[in-house]
Amino acid sequence: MFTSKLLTLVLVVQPERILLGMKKRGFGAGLWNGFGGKLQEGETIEEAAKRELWEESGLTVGALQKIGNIKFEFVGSTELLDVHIFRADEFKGEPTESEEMRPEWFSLDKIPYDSMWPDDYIWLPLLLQKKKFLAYFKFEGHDKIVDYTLEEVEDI
Ligand SMILES: NNC(=O)c1cnc2ccc(F)cc2c1N
Repeated sequence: MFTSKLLTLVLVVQPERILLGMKKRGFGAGLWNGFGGKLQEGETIEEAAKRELWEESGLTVGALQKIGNIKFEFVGSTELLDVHIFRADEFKGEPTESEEMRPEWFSLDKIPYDSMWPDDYIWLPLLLQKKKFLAYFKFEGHDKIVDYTLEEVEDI
């Protein structure tokens, strides 16, 4: 019997570069991540995504494109993470370090996959091509994918 936790993840992408955040503490610390987190009471998923992006990077966005949904299972846990993934092409503000994250731009041919969650290598190229996808990843610990499914879809 699984419970699921709704989470958001935002990747800010421009024609030549992507903004990632070095997680400074907590879950995923030491890895380059997208920006996101949990929903607060009364928030829509999109409102939560925009709030978490602002809190973690200092950027505000008008529009978000819903680009993917990934369900993560961790061996030994009965809680599925249900991650709603968004792409932002435009933003206002300057990337600013927060308590949680140190944001940095990476050129698209130098994405630091070796210091990211291993699933990124599988789905991030689809996000960069603006392809929509549904996926499931089963992790053992934080660095071993023991099973996954991925399908491109027309609509999320
Ligand atoms: N840019 N990718 C992420 O930020 C990312 C990728 N995969 C994950 C897998 C499990 C998890 F709990 C978090 C992430 C995650 N933040």
